[in-house]
Amino acid sequence: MTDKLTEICETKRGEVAARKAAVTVAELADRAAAQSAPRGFEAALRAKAASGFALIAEIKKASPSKGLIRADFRPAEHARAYQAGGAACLSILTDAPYFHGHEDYLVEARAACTLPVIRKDFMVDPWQCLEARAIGADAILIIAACLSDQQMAEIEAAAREQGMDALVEVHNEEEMERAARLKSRLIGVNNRDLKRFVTDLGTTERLAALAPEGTLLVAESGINTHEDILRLEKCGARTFLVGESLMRQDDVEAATRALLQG
Ligand SMILES: O=C(O)c1ccccc1NCC(=O)[C@H](O)[C@H](O)COP(=O)(O)O
Repeated sequence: MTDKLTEICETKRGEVAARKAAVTVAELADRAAAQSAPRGFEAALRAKAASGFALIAEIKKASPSKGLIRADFRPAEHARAYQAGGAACLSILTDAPYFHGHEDYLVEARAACTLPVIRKDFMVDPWQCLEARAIGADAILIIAACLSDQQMAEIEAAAREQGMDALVEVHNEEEMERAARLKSRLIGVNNRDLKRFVTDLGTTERLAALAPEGTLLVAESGINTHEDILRLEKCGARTFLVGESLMRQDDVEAATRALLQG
């Protein structure tokens, strides 16, 4: 039986092929050129992590594992609340079929704040980097479990060409080794097994020491409380990607502050 991640990536390949056929590279390049310069995503995280905790706060309406997370979904409002609560960067899910995301959510959220934003989607083609920059993204995600070494390197190169940072996401030792062969030293350990949807903070604890020198390690998924952050700090993580636990709160700004400060 096909696992969910494989299914998502196959769906994405079909979607991307259709979108590529509908727009020329020249048109997309014009749109990318009209965007404001990329806001330094990795630089913002490193600056915050140097003296405290750096948070990538995720704007997430729904997920394959949990279904609908937030009914009153207002990306611009959430972006402002995250910034006021102390987030360093935003993550915006743009995948529609599985996360109820949309490119417009990234555009709206980025316009509502001054934080750098990562387009959180499933990259299967370097062309998506130009597409991401054309809507204003400052960074993209490379999920090692979805891609060969060559595909990862090509997507990373395309992101760099657009002036964007790449967050390379791993979930096990073998993927960490593969990530180490790339140029990016922004590596996320996803605590969620994307094939079985089980989260375990022990994943970051297990893999943290295997990150190559100079890495800014991002602990991703399943982080609910300030205590979780303090637990992950013990293995060297000072940067965190958090979605669901914040998106479920009525007062997102206060919840963000409490997550970071206790
Ligand atoms: O969130 C899911 O159910 C999911 C399923 C399949 C692939 C990816 C998935 N999530 C993407 C993410 O990595 C998370 O949205 C992100 O790390 C935040 O996680 P959380 O704080 O647990 O919402």
